Amino acid sequence: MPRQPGRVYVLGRDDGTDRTEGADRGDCADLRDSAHRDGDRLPHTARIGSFLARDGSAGAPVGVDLDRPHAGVVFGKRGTGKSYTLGVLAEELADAGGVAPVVVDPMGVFAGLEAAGGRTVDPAVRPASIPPSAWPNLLGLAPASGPGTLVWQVVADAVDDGSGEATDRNAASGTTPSPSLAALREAVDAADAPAETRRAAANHLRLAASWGVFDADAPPVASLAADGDPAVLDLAGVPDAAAAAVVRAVARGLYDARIAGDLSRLPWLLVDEAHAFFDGVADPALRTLLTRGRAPGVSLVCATQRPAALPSVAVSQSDLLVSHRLTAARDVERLAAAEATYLAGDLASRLPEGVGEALVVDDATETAHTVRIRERRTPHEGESPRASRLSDPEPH
Ligand SMILES: Nc1ncnc2c1ncn2[C@@H]1O[C@H](COP(=O)(O)OP(=O)(O)OP(=O)(O)O)[C@@H](O)[C@H]1O
Repeated sequence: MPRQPGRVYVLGRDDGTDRTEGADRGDCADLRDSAHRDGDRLPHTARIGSFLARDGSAGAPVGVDLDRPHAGVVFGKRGTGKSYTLGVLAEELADAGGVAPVVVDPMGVFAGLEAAGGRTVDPAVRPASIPPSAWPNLLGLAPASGPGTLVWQVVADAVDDGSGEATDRNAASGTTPSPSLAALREAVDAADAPAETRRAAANHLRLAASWGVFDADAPPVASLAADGDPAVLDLAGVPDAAAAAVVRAVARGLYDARIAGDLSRLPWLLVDEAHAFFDGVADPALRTLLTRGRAPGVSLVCATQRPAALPSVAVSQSDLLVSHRLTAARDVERLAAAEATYLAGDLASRLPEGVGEALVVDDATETAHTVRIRERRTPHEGESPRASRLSDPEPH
């Protein structure tokens, strides 16, 4: 049965209805049919592009389910369209009801989402949103060292208001008061510890203050997702450790806010350059979203040009995999983790070549499709400069 133009083929939807209507036997003959709905009656569908026929022509529109939470990955070597694809998803989320996109933007390429009602946010998180046990690593101190132990203890004392009721959950979602870094430094200075230990701990806290991301009065994380307009966390130029702290605070804060009932929308955290966040303090929070995010309704989509640098759980827990072109063998191998038994054959051999083209593997409907991602409605700022597009210099 050919796909019907004007109808949207919805990936990621697994509610047991209408799953065979309109499936294209040519593109996925070895796969089970997928959901296929009328786009006009699908307010919770992200229209990300269209099927790519073997002759290169565009087929029926393709959507991604936004009704339920999902975990996804977007792969592709440099310049193949990963950030662009995340931007398309953010635009669709901006238009959909009941959801809220929050974009982690390490390269500063998502400011164009302001044209979709979005806002670019200078990242600010409360010190208390990082649990005491994570502070030594955040500051580059060994947890068992004198200064590491002192920082851990000082933060633990400062976030416990004496009632014994300060929980990590409240702290992460920003609903309990937080000490400032200056207050933590004062506590270090006043601690009963050798002068050298106090000095080292204070110096590391001073360095953290210079990152400019910690603010005891930062708004609760849930405010990023309160109105549903895209919130872009501009991390360009922010040191790696500080960016990781922000991602941890935001990922965990959204999760905790949903559990606490402080956030009515379903947040979607879109993380560009995600490999950078899986080896530092952000790692546990991202893993929490991958493994437990769907129950409270928090979605996570991780984009990376280095799939091999993501933990295997990122792929195994994802129900949506979008892969642009990959060439490095170790990155292609990561795709193998997505090759469930229903996917006969080699995914790598099905990766399309062109920029903006992708193989989309949909776990819910057990299908894989070649898709051309649609053009952005808002400006994309990730384009590499091209010498050929510069005006000719004056002849010497
Ligand atoms: N779906 C698309 N439609 C039209 N043009 C696209 C599409 N996807 C990507 N492009 C073009 O390709 C360029 C590179 O895309 P993008 O910045 O998303 O690459 P990337 O994979 O994120 O690269 P990097 O790893 O360097 O960040 C874009 O600036 C845009 O011009």
